[in-house]
Amino acid sequence: MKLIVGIGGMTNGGKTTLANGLHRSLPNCCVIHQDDFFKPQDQIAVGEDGFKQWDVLESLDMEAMLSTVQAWLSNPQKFARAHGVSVQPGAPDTHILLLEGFLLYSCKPLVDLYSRRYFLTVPYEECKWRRSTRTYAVPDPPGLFDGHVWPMYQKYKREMEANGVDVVYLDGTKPREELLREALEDIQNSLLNAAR
Ligand SMILES: Nc1ncnc2c1ncn2[C@@H]1O[C@H](COP(=O)(O)OP(=O)(O)O)[C@@H](O)[C@H]1O
Ligand SMILES: NC(=O)c1ccc[n+]([C@@H]2O[C@H](COP(=O)(O)O)[C@@H](O)[C@H]2O)c1
Repeated sequence: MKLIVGIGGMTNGGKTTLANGLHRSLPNCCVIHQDDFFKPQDQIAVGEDGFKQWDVLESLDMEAMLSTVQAWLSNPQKFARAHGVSVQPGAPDTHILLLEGFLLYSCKPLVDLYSRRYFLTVPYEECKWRRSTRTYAVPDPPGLFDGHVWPMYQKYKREMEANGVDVVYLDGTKPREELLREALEDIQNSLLNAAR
């Protein structure tokens, strides 16, 4: 059985933290991080606002991400071994792929592949504060959050909702352990339902 689970939502909502917790807790579980598919800096367009447009789908090499997902789909055992995940003897036929990223549900070829789509959110102030404590491969210039990151988040979320994408919202201000417990229970239920 193969299950693809999306850990999406806003920047600094706690996606990586939750994905890493699930990765440690679930059998035969691999993770693909969307952040690993950002195009090189010199290929990122500069907007009329003067900011590099990091927070748009075109800044990510989604074809490469899709190929990685296809590689898992065609042979999850081989994919797991290649990514240092040992296949558990007790559950050799169950394979879980976690996709983690801020624009998971805006990519059309991917959107129907998920068995579960989580969407982590925190209030604007919390998001801005968490973001101010992070240093990305390319650090945020002053004003990027309000000038580009937040407006793009709102735009893509609006589009996702208008397209009727079915997501499970998670409150990213809850304690990490609670979020992990909640998601684990839900995924285990999905596995049971899929096995019926
Ligand atoms: N449930 C939580 N409660 C409080 N802080 C959290 C929680 N989850 C993550 N964080 C913190 O928020 C920041 C962003 O977390 P991260 O998992 O990297 O978010 P994302 O992958 O969504 O950008 C980190 O400093 C992390 O320690
Ligand atoms: N990883 C990188 O190369 C890079 C560079 C510049 C900005 N970012 C930021 O990464 C964010 C998405 O990642 P998180 O969801 O982990 O915050 C985007 O909001 C984007 O502005 C990433």
